[in-house]
Amino acid sequence: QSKRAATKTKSVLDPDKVLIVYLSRTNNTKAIAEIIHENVGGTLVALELVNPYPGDYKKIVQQVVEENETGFLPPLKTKIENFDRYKVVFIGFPTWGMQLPPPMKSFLRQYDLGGKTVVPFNTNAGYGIGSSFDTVKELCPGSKILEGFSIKGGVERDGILFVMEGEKERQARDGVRKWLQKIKMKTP
Ligand SMILES: Cc1cc2nc3c(=O)[nH]c(=O)nc-3n(C[C@H](O)[C@H](O)[C@H](O)COP(=O)(O)O)c2cc1C
Repeated sequence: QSKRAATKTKSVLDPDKVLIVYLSRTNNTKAIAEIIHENVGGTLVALELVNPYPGDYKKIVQQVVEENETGFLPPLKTKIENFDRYKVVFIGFPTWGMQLPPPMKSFLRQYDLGGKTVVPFNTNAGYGIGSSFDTVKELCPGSKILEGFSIKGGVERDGILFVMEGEKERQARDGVRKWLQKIKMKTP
């Protein structure tokens, strides 16, 4: 009985080799990152910027449009120690302007993920992942990229910020668990 229970929650991964990096403004992607972390363990890291984005929604939307147009890569305050030791890197981000957010582009440009397994996950306002997962593939040519996970999060435009609580959180927990099993990052 106890052995079965132990197997049930067992990750197939060596937690020392797992990194979970995420970008999150209103904490929805952070909640998914934490659920992944509960399931597979590893090191959980939030991406922080040297120059944080404006709090005002219209201003950040405009800034991201400009950064996407110019290809600007915002410098990261976050530094990841011993990056070489990680074999599996989960990367989480919201959809911004139907694209991969510039800070995650910075991360993928700055760190060499060649030879590693990369696993994307995402929250969005209901319009989906846009081109974000494709951009991850482009920026990680030497990586093995597994099927990603995406779920509807907040709708900041309409004043809906954090939603990962109550029934929604249970749904997310269920969805993440099934996905991790499907991609064989967790035993059934
Ligand atoms: C600058 C900006 C741009 C966004 N663009 C989109 C978009 O193109 N499509 C979409 O579905 N949601 C978009 N959203 C909504 C977020 O993807 C959604 O609220 C997400 O759950 C936020 O994740 P977070 O709580 O981890 O920050 C945008 C939000 C921001 C702040």
